[in-house]
Amino acid sequence: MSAHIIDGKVFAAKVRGLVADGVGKLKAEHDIVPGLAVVLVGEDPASQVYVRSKGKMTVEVGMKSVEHRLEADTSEADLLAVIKSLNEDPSIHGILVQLPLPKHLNEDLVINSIDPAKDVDGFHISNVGLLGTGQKSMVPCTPLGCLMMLRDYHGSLSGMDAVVIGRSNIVGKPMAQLLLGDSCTVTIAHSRTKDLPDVVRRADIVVAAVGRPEMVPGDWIKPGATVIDVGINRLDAPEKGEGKTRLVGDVHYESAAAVAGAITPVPGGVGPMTIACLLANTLTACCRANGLSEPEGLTA
Ligand SMILES: Nc1nc(=O)c2c([nH]1)NC[C@@H]1CN(c3ccc(C(=O)N[C@@H](CCC(=O)O)C(=O)O)cc3)C=[N+]21
Ligand SMILES: [Mg+2]
Repeated sequence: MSAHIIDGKVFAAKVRGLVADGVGKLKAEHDIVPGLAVVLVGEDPASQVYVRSKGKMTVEVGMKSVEHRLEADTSEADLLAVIKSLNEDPSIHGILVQLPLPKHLNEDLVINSIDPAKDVDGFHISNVGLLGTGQKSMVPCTPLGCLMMLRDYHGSLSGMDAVVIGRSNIVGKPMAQLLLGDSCTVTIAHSRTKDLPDVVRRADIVVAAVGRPEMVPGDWIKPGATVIDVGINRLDAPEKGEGKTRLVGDVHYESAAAVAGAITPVPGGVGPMTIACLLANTLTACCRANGLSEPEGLTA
């Protein structure tokens, strides 16, 4: 193993510290407390754990945290009514509807009912359009976290060849927009891409966001390239004991770390940055809502 390990846990703690400073300043100078509301429909156990840890970190940086837990069979009208009340609540600056939603709910419709100014996930069509045209927007948390780590490690990304594997609206597409915004030459690869190994071998920056455990082996990586592993896949790990699991990324870590210049681990890479960026976006949304200058270093 020769790669520099980009420690997302340490970086995320630093970002949360900056958010806490900004929240402290808002309170001291303007008596404003940013508020984040998380809406969870259904009882997916993984989502519950994740929502709990978000709530804890929200409070730790000094923000107000609100959770709405709705039954799995909640009607679309009832969910839209909850979102409407949060849109109209002046103490709430950020709204996150945990995805995926149960099948009977129209995800696009629900997301697009969030006030775009409070859309801290950056999934509303108006934020997607603003990002795509280089205008000020709310930027999706996972790609924003990846961008922060890349900028921190490289300084300028200008002229670098970046390959994003995965074309989701949540990660792949906004990641590509952000890299383009930082003047990378960007390729978006996906399940139908021809000669994927050769495409990846050209890249100075590889962002893997497909959701397939360890699908990118080290021999696809150009020596010295930077590898950002967005995947969080839970595999059975009987070697750790009955019923135990382990987390792996979309990249085969050991083989990739042997050739990469820098790499993010799983866990402890992109995941913690996603939550830190959610808090950063909530602070940004609160500043914008109050006509105040935005925090530095926490936006794209
Ligand atoms: N509207 C919406 N926005 C989201 O941002 C969103 C969502 N829905 N639905 C679920 C996914 C998942 N997600 C994670 C964020 C952080 C970790 C994280 O911090 N993971 C730790 C490991 C945690 C563990 O041990 O399980 C790590 O990678 O180190 C994981 C998963 C955000 N999501
Ligand atoms: Mg695909």
